[in-house]
This record gives sequence, structure tokens and C-alpha cells, in this order.
Amino acid sequence: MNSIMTCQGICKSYGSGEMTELVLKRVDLEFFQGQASVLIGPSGSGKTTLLSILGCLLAPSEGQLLIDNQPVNFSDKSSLTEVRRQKLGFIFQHAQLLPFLTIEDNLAIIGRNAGMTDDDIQQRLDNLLARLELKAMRYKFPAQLSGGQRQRVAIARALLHRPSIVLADEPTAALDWHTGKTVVELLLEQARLEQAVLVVVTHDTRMLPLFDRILSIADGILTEQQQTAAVDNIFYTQP
Ligand SMILES: Nc1ncnc2c1ncn2[C@@H]1O[C@H](COP(=O)(O)OP(=O)(O)OP(=O)(O)O)[C@@H](O)[C@H]1O
Repeated sequence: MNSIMTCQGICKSYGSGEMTELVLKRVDLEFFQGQASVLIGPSGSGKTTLLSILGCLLAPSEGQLLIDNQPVNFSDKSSLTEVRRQKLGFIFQHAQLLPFLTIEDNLAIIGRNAGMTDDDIQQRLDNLLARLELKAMRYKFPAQLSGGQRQRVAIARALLHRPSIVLADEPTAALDWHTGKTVVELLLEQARLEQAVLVVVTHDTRMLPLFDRILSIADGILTEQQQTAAVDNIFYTQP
């Protein structure tokens, strides 16, 4: 399996002097092609902080992030934007679609930012809208879709430019359990199909058996647990 992303001794602290809060303490972690990880931990434990570092949105205080074996240079804004546009796909709690653009245009803009040709964007749109059962939504506006449909568009948008890494921050928090589970299953299926690294933050322990690996943060320390047989998972609780 190819290593896509590596955290080497990553620390993150906020504030200074006596007010310093050390949120991440030496995180060492490797992410492999096609691997799906779920990130859990109590409120305030640093999940969004770690996801923001993985997404090149926030610089670590110490340590290095490597993507495709290249250290990410957090002080070079233009190279950061390039890495985000080419290699990363994001899904948030609320789909955050642009309300004044149709679904097609919301997706196409991501392809244009990544430098894809119009033909490639159209082919990719046709393919993803069909796979995610969104063909009928193509010319609609976000406000005309249900919450679950909007999150399916968010999945299509995160994958459109074929990123090698997809990061999702509580993608189901605004959905009911059934819709949320369907959205996560689709996200996993589509990310695996594309062989992308997937990292999902969730508070919902019922989702854990769906993932290859559980990353758990507490008191700034990250621990990982591989999952082979989902039912043996100690975190598993029935819906
Ligand atoms: N910009 C910031 N400035 C100062 N402190 C921050 C900042 N962002 C986060 N923190 C602090 O860092 C800690 C971790 O926050 P973070 O948002 O990463 O946690 P989380 O695990 O995602 O929480 P939740 O599950 O509630 O979303 C918290 O104590 C928070 O108050």
C-alpha cells in the first residue's frame, strides 16, 4: 500500500506564556492509499485542530506534515493553496454549497480551480452525479435539496478533482441517524472506489464499525486501533 500522508511529531498549542494550551502532543501517524480512518475524542480534544492541519489549513507548532513524501511548507501560501486544490477534498457538517449556483456549477468550480479541462469536468460530473443518484438535481439550487441530498452533493464536490485525500468534519451531525448512515456509507464506498485516503471526524460511535481504523484523541495523545472484524470492535454500540 502506498503511503499518501504522514504526520511526524506534530504538536499544536494555542495561546502563549502561562495561557499556553497544548492540544496535540507529538502525533506520529501514517495514512495509506484507500484507507478509511475515523477520528474520535471528547469535545475540545483536538479533532478539528488535527483535521485542519491535515487539510493544510492550520500550521503545526512543531513537527512536519508530508503529502506524497513532500514536506508541506506552511509558510508558503500559494503552494498551500495549490496542495489544497489538487490533493484535498473537504466535507463539512453543513454542505456549504454556494446558494446562488446550481448543483452542476457548484461542482464544476472545483474542477476549474484544480485546472481540469471542461471535457474532463463534464465527464466527471456525469459519472459522479449518476453514482450518487443526483442526476435529477443537476440544474437545481442547493435550497431545493434535502439535507441528505446536499451532503451527497458535498461528497461529489469533495471527489470531483480526484483528490488523494478526503477530509470530513462531522459530515452527519446535521442529519438524522438513518440519512447520516447512508451518507457515510456512500462516502466510504466512493472514497474506496477512488482509492483516496479518507479521514472522518464524528461523535457518533455507531459509525465506527464502518471504518478500517479508529483514531482516538484524549489529553492531546492520539492512539490508533486497526479494525479487521467490525463486530469485535469494543467501541461498537447498537443504534
Ligand atoms: N483558534 C483557537 N485559539 C485558541 N484555542 C483554540 C483555537 N481553536 C481551538 N482551540 C482550543 O483547542 C482545543 C481543541 O479544539 P478543537 O476544536 O480542535 O476540538 P474538537 O475535538 O474538534 O472539539 P469538538 O468536538 O467540540 O468540535 C479546545 O480547548 C479549544 O478551545
